[in-house]
Amino acid sequence: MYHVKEAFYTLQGEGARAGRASVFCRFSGCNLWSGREQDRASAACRFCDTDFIGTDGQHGGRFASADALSEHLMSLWPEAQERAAPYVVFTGGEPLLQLDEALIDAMHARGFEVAVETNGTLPAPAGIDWLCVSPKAATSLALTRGDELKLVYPQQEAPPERFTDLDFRHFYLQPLDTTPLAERTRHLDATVAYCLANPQWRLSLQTHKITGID
Ligand SMILES: C[S@@+](CC[C@H](N)C(=O)[O-])C[C@H]1O[C@@H](n2cnc3c(N)ncnc32)[C@H](O)[C@@H]1O
Ligand SMILES: Nc1nc2[nH]cc(C(=O)O)c2c(=O)[nH]1
Ligand code: SF4
Ligand SMILES: [Mg+2]
Repeated sequence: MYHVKEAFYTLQGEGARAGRASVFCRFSGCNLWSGREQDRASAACRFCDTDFIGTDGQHGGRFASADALSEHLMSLWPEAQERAAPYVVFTGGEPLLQLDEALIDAMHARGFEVAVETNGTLPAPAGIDWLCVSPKAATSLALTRGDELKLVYPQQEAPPERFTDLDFRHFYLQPLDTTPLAERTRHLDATVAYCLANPQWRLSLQTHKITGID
């Protein structure tokens, strides 16, 4: 049984593929936080910007098979888009708690390219076309290669220098989104400064938050 918080058609907001039309599938649950506010301060990952509890979001639910979930996700891709490769992004919560080869195969069979947004602490099934790893301080990486490494910055115990020798095609820093505004601005300024001083790294803005889309 797959547990999906929500699924929606939008533009990828982050990283190397920002701007690309995508079906997002947000799985329920994470191995680094319960998702409950009262547990945030003691969690391994404390800055999460996402509600991933339950299956009650838009187009969410429980799906008994890879076939059923892949059909559901395909229904969210617009029919008139034959020139563009259908693209699905599995995220969460932590997608690698649930994503398996059967679901990847089912998406491929329906013509989709398959992307994943993961914290990198769990092994990945075979067949992923685009792997984005976003390391979290105080965790160790099970995934040390992939397409993009997208580090939220700054994180006290996860400086970018720790990751530069890993086997990724793209290295992005994404400013830590938080309140109040003054702190958010400080994180943005620090991220810009780091990318200017270290050209191996590129800036990833969360463009969906700027445009106000999902
Ligand atoms: C909600 S996570 C879900 C996927 C997976 N659990 C992970 O952490 O990569 C999706 C992306 O949002 C990033 N993210 C989460 N909270 C953020 C925040 N407050 N500011 C900036 N990026 C954030 C994560 O690092 C990750 O790259
Ligand atoms: N538009 C949009 N792009 C995204 N890229 C990564 C996201 C995520 O929450 O994993 C995300 C998201 O929630 N919305
Ligand atoms: S690992 Fe990802 S989903 Fe889990 S709490 Fe952190 S940012 Fe949120
Ligand atoms: Mg998000």
